[in-house]
Amino acid sequence: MHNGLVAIPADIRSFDGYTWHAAPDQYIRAAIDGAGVLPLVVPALEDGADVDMVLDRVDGVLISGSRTNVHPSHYGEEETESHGPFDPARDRVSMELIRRAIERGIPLLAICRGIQELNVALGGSLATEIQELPGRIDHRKPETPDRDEAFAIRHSIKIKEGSCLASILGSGEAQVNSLHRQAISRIAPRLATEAVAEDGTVEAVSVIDAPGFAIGVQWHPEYWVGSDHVSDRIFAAFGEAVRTRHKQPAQAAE
Ligand SMILES: N[C@@H](CCC(=O)NCCCC(=O)O)C(=O)O
Repeated sequence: MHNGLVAIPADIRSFDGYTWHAAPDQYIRAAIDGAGVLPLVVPALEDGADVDMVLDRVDGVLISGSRTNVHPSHYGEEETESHGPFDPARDRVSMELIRRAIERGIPLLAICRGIQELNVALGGSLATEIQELPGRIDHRKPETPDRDEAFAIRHSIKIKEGSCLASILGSGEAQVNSLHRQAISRIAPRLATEAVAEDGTVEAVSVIDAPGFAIGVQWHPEYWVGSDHVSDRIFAAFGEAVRTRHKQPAQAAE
């Protein structure tokens, strides 16, 4: 049986002539196989959702990656061609879930677009097309039809000593995959940098003084759950935090 229920905010996608509220299966599988929890996909509603009603009923929040980007108006910048594509409904529900989960101490794991939403939700900003910035490596998804190649482990990060992530993975070097064009620019006041890539790109953060597990990573640990130690440890730690909450639920929000 599953040891807790975890909300995953959906993306808006269109195919087969319909509009769908969708979450990629690799996050569903990683939640089940890596964290031992049951995921629950939350619809993406541009007018907003009652996120406290959701959070009263779950034990954790998992924010997935996506090819779309947070709209720059959320961090005070004008939209340009390089900022798209967008998913305003995902922006709205995901960032409201993030803020309230942190306030209520509900375990939060934010991946790729998720760490970017976490940073923006708490007052930070993003840089776009970072591969064009001086000194940056190319963090984009490799152009290949092969999913394993696209998600291949391909650059190192340095995990800060004494960080939350170091308590999960140990400090020092780790190897991760990379499929992103944007990254944290101005880090939110309540976030601590936990790991950086060799070019200085922020690769992991934690929420300062968070009452619960609250970590964001720029890479994709969900993809290699079951065959990669870093991926397995991250999802196991998230699952442990969710299990603990499931056993000792806090009072519902007033
Ligand atoms: N769109 C943002 C976030 C990147 C992200 O979440 N990538 C996952 C998509 C994987 C795929 O393309 O299949 C950015 O580009 O920085």
